[in-house]
Amino acid sequence: MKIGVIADDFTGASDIALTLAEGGMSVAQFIGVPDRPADATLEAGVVALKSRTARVGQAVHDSLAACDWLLAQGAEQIVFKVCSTFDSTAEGNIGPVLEALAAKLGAQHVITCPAFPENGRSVYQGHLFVSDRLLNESGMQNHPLTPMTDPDLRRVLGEQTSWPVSHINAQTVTHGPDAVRAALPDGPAMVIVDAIHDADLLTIGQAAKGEVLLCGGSGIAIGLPANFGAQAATPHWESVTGRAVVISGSCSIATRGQVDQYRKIAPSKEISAEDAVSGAVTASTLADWVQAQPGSPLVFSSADPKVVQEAQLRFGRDTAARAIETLFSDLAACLVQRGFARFVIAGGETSGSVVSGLKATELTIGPRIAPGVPVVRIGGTDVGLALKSGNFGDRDFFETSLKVMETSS
Ligand SMILES: Nc1ncnc2c1ncn2[C@@H]1O[C@H](COP(=O)(O)OP(=O)(O)O)[C@@H](O)[C@H]1O
Ligand SMILES: O=C(O)[C@@H](O)C(=O)COP(=O)(O)O
Repeated sequence: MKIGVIADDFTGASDIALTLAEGGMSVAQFIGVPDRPADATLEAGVVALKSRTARVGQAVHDSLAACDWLLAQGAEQIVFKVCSTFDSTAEGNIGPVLEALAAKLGAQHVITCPAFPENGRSVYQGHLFVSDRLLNESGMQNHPLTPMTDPDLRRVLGEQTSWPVSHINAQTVTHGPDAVRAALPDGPAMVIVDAIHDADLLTIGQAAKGEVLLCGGSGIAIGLPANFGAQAATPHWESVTGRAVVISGSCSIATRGQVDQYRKIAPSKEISAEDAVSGAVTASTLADWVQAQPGSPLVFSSADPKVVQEAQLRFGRDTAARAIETLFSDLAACLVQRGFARFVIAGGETSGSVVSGLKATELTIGPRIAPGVPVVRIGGTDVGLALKSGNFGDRDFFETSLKVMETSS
């Protein structure tokens, strides 16, 4: 293995796995830290953790365990994959995990760049933009678990780490990889690097050749496969047919648009936080409803910020979130037992729960459905998944996913 990735959520893991696969590397996504060696022919391995919203100590522990495993598989470079909207809290988990990984790997500085231009995320003057809005005006300020209220990544990361946080600006990046390398500080530092276009990420990728530790969204990986001699490729896919369901626990603006759109063409059922917390709706009654519907139904808890806020005040943020996640995880487990073969899941935390509920241990990566979202297959099965980051995909995403899963390529 050449590149080892530790991803702080499951949608983020398949996002960067797609980037590496399209960069021509053979790659697999592992669910949690595997208890056995990886296939020796793999060039990149992505360990998907559910650490973004975990307690700091747990996130550090899990990330170090993932790092140990990746190193044991021969990984020469470790990437800590975080959200392209830098989702985190004042305590972490990006800063503490990076400090721990840097200590383990003996890294002096950590290039950190969440830019993902194809999905509208750019970093300029240390600030993160989502399309033409600063992060804190992009809708991410209302995220149910990790509201992002400060667009200055130097300040956001600075609050999470005792290391100095420095910055390499866009002008330096346009001067090429040597200029970026020359601008890296001598002493220990987390280094936020500006990137506006894919060309900037390619430059950063070249500058990062030989660095043991990097941090970013999937964009940070655009330039990495070439450092190991890989050439661009389209991942292979064998058709998955069979009954399908769409499960959405993401409350992002993009997902709510997709839910609105899909409800026009498929049966749908909305689950409230109260339904999940009170146990009024159980996984098996929900599975009965899904099974009785024609076509590929949608089950969703996606709601606007006001509804989410009311539920959080009433039940507690974590209680509401975990009750919904558990219900969806149990639902997926029921449906796979009843022969369902295609699952479209919206939301990173939601995907983490559902994929764990499906007892998947390894995912193979297929072609893209949308930028940042591949189709994936549970290793050794005919079950196909789309794990959609909350913010990604156009309004037809759910319908498109089902079609891509059915099509060999
Ligand atoms: N109606 C709701 N009320 C409260 N919390 C909700 C509701 N719907 C979903 N959630 C929770 O919000 C979180 C959404 O996070 P996630 O699945 O990662 O989506 P995204 O990818 O948009 O961040 C999940 O923990 C989910 O259980
Ligand atoms: O980098 C990204 O934006 C995604 O890969 C990602 O991590 C998204 O997380 P969720 O929005 O929680 O799905």
